[in-house]
Amino acid sequence: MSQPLRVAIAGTSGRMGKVLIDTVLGHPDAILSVALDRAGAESLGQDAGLPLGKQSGVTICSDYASALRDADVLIDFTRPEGTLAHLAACRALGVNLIVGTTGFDEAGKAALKEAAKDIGIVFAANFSVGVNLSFKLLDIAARVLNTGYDIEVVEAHHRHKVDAPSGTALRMGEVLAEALGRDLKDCAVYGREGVTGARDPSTIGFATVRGGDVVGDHTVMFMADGERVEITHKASSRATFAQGALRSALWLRQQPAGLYDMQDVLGLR
Ligand SMILES: NC(=O)C1=CN([C@@H]2O[C@H](COP(=O)(O)OP(=O)(O)OC[C@H]3O[C@@H](n4cnc5c(N)ncnc54)[C@H](OP(=O)(O)O)[C@@H]3O)[C@@H](O)[C@H]2O)C=CC1
Ligand SMILES: O=C(O)C1=N[C@H](C(=O)O)C[C@H](O)C1
Repeated sequence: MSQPLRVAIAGTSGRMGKVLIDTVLGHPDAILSVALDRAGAESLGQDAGLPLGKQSGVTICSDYASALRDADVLIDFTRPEGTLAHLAACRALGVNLIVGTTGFDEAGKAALKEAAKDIGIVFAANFSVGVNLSFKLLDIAARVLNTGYDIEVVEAHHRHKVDAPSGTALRMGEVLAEALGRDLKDCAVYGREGVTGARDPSTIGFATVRGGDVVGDHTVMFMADGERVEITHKASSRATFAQGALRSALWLRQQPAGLYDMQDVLGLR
């Protein structure tokens, strides 16, 4: 029987960080070995289970370059600048990495790809099984509805979200564009205002809604004369993302170095 996976979690005090701690503490094949927050965070020195009313035995610290020596894998749902700093330490120490953070620019994505020459990385804009199934459904829908259908991606998230459109909406756009033989960079329209002119049929539109405590809703609309197809996913708990991230971490243990996503983990390629 293999040893339990030693999991480090970054952004421990964040919305996802807390759910990730809970998920790891409840899994028989994983142990929480490191809990990270930023230098200066109020949580430093506390037990990582405190916000959950649990005793984890792991004290939150900020010295990731040293603490990560005690981990097999880091699960990181923070911000691009945080993830990229952690990435360098993971690469230096041979620690695998699960990246849930969204909002990377092209240079950030290239850095993840480069580091994956030495360590295993699963990078996914959305770790829920349902969204990853939706990517497959969108690929089929776009191939079947490839002419005469206007395609729009609509997403809604809680008031605290800092990036837009969501990483999931952008990934949906990439899946759609790829299925249609287009490049998303050339055909994306991010919001509309004023006298826009009639809709260009070759575009893929994005609309963003922010408010309240919405965990994450995504709808893709395929609209033609006479009918409309909609594919919708609604997350109602962050646990679905955390469970997918931990599942990825356990899966990654058996893989060689490389850059993977949740489609690989689920065998959906
Ligand atoms: N892939 C997926 O399935 C999902 C992805 N996400 C993504 O995960 C990320 C986090 O979301 P959420 O938990 O809601 O955000 P929060 O703001 O609640 O949490 C972010 C955490 O990261 C910390 N952090 C911020 N900047 C840095 C940094 N430079 N270095 C280290 N730590 C840092 C924050 O610390 P502090 O409070 O001190 O700023 C906080 O603890 C977002 O990019 C979001 O889009 C979210 C859900 C699912
Ligand atoms: O910030 C969030 O909350 C979420 N972010 C991810 C994204 O940008 O797609 C995934 C999920 O929808 C929740």
